[in-house]
This record gives sequence, structure tokens and C-alpha cells, in this order.
Amino acid sequence: MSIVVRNSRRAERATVDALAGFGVATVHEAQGRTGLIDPALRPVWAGAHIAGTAVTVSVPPGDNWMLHVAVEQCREGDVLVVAPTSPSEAGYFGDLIATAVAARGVRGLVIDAGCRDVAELQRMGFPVWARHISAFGTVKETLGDVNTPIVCGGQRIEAGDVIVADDDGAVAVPRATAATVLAAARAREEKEAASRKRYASGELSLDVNAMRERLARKGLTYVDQEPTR
Ligand SMILES: O=C([O-])CC(=O)C(=O)O
Ligand SMILES: [Mg+2]
Repeated sequence: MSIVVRNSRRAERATVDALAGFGVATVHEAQGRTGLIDPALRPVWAGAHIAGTAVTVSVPPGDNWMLHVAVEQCREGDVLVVAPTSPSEAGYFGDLIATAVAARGVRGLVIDAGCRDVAELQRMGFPVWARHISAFGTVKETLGDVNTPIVCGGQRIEAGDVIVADDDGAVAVPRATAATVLAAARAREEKEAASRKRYASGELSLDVNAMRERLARKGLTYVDQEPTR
């Protein structure tokens, strides 16, 4: 088996950092409900919220050798994105590799497999989104690829794409559309802020969003009561 280690062109840092100001739900909606990584990949501890540029790693099942190769490719502001070539629950990543990548400025890990040392990762404040938590160990025998396109949690991700992740899960934003998605996220947040203000003042979402006519056309009827406003 061969190994491919590529350099990547990363999304622009200012765009990436600005995307960190938006939640996964907002970013996902802002790019037309695309890019959402399988929600089965959950944060291993609550409260982390990151955005960074993907360093992609394709790993054989039960073998984390390529993570060690990937460490060298990581730069400040990156997120490691790891997918096994066939399903694996093994604990590929723990506090030791986290320490190594954190020293290179990596902001977190998204892995479509297992991770371990969760208490230590939380203590370090190193964010991880994983399909499994498993103490089961991995070997270092077989090669894979670094910074080639991978499918992680059902999404095709290229090196240098943007990953945004929070308590809801993780979303991938292609490098080429990151700036457009950022603008759309800002617009969406402004719209939601306006709605939130009106809801807080007691206005009904049915009125704020002009839903009543459509509901009536669909046949919604109120039995034995007048609609209250
Ligand atoms: O060493 C490993 O294979 C994974 C791990 O537990 C760590 O990085 O701490
Ligand atoms: Mg460990």
C-alpha cells in the first residue's frame, strides 16, 4: 500500500476565525443545509466550539500510524479530520497525540471512529467529536493517506476545508465557498436576532413568520375556540 502526504491550501484564516463565531446549526443552514457530518459523531465533552482548517487522515481499521504522520503536517488553526477505510470502534486518539497536535496549534479532532482518554482530553480542553469512545488500542502497521479527500461522517472533506463544531455536532464548509457561507451565516444570525427579540416581547411565531394564511390554506381549523393573539 502506498502513502500520500499532500500539502494543502487552507481556507483564509480570517474567514475561518469568523466562522467560529457561528453555531453548527447556523452554518449548516447558511450553506443550504449541506455539509453536516453524521450527528452520531458527538463531542466527547460538552462546551467546546471551534472552527479550523481540515488536515485529513485516512486510516486503516485499528491502526493509528497515520495520525503520527499527520502531526507533522498540522499548523496553527487546523482541525484533524480522521476516517477509517472500513468501520472501526478502536480508540485511535488519546491525550498523548492530543498533546502533540495541541503543541502545533491544532484546535480539535473529528474522527469517524473511536477516541479514548476522555477525562484527560477534557482536563486539557482539547475538543474531540467521535463516533465511539473506546479504550481499545490500535497498532502501527499499515499505511494510509494524509491530506487526500476523505469521507468522514458521510461528508466528503478535502484538506483545507473549514470544519465548525460545537455541542450540536460538526459541519464541513468547502474552502471555495467559505467566504460566501460566512456572509450567509451573518445574515441568518441577524434575522434570528430580530425574531428572538419579537418572540421575547410575546409576539407569536405564527404572526412574525406570516404562517396563518398558509395554515388556513392547509385546512387548520380551531375547534370550539377563537384563535388567541
Ligand atoms: O497512543 C495511542 O495509541 C492513543 C492514545 O491513547 C493517546 O494518544 O494517548
Ligand atoms: Mg493514551
